[in-house]
Amino acid sequence: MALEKLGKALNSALKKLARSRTVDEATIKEVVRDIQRALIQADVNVRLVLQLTKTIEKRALEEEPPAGVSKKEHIIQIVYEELTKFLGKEAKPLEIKEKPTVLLTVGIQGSGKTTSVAKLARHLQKRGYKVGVVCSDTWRPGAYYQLKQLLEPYGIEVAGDPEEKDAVKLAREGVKYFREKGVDVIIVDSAGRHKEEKGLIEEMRQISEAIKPHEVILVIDGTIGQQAYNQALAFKEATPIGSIIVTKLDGSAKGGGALSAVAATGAPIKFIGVGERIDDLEAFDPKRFVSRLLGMGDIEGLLEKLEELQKQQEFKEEDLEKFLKGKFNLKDMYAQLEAMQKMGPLKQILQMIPGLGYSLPDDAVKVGEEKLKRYRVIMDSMTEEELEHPEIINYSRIKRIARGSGTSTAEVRELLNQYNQMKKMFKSMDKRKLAKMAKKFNFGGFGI
Ligand SMILES: Nc1nc2c(ncn2[C@@H]2O[C@H](COP(=O)(O)OP(=O)(O)OP(=O)(O)O)[C@@H](O)[C@H]2O)c(=O)[nH]1
Repeated sequence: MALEKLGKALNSALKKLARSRTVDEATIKEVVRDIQRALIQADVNVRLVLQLTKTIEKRALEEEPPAGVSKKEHIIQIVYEELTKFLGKEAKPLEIKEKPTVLLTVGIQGSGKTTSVAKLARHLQKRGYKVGVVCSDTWRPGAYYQLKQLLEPYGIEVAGDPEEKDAVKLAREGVKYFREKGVDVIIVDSAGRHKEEKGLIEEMRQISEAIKPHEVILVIDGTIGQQAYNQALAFKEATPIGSIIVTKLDGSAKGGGALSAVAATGAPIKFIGVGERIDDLEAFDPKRFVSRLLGMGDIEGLLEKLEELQKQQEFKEEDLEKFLKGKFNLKDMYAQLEAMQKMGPLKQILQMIPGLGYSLPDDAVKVGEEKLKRYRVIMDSMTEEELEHPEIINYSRIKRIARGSGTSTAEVRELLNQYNQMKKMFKSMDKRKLAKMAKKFNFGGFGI
């Protein structure tokens, strides 16, 4: 999850508030101090932190909670609202209005630009658009091959020529090529390095002139923290930046600084990069982002992800039913693990369920690709009955399965342990919350 450390710190500040017996001025000041500390540790600019927390404190002290809302709930709401405002308030989605819509991506070397172009192409393809990608990076010929490697498995075509030295020509011809092909969106990747900065900006200007993009997208590295402010401003002055993608927010200790700094320039953040895989791009919505960050759950985000999954037919309704009930056999577990692997860690999904927050054990839900392959091999040596009723697998069956699959009894046991752990985890979940969620998905009839 993006900004996990900041999320945990903010979450624990709010938990402290939730646990306190009375809510007086001292309690509010302590919560505000905890929030300040959390934000400053995430490299958020100190001046911005002070402004934000002053507003939170003032509102928490002066405003009366509306009828039916407790003081504590009201303060949590204030924190949520102010943090949302802090990150841009409203989501500003990327709009594809004209066919073709031409997008130009810019950003300095290593920002994650090329990876983000591939992620964006895939994101749009998943939404039904036919996408073409143009590589006009003449400084790093590897960028062309990188894009091809990332996108060809999805049938997304990349235009370019690693031998060509004229970036403007590459961009112009690439766009012309895809226009003639009749794609919906053309994404042009530009160079991230140059002999000197002036040259880079000049090249950007010339490409922009030649292809007249509908939107210029700036890619900024989230690990640079609050320095992102100056970088975003410098680009904004040079080209009409329409939107920003902030990358590498997974695991970055400074991501909060980068996000808030970019938001402070007034340029809309439309996407965030949350991992190295092609699907690790999220449309940025300050409201959803903050509610997840605070561990308040986000049913909308969950719905969206599951919808996507259902579209890909990797997650069928009855699977979800079993998943929510915690009643599933080995085959179901395998399907879940496989699906989760494609859509991102299960933990990330479960975090979106209100009330579950951060309490999930990592290893109960994390399985690598290699391991999944081993599981497949082991399961191929099981009988239908064993797959459907794993509880019948005793020691002699374990020995037979290990022999049949060319694995060890320890590995077979590991698979069974994983299964039991997952089953236990689902069983221990709050059934009321799951039932509520099930209702939202219109699976109300299966009575968890
Ligand atoms: N963890 C993580 N890594 C990312 C993310 N986005 C990009 N990266 C990694 O960052 C590194 C640089 O990304 P590239 O896309 O190659 O960099 P670039 O900005 O295009 O570089 P130039 O083509 O030289 O301009 C790669 O190792 C990517 O895998 C992200 O959201 N999270």
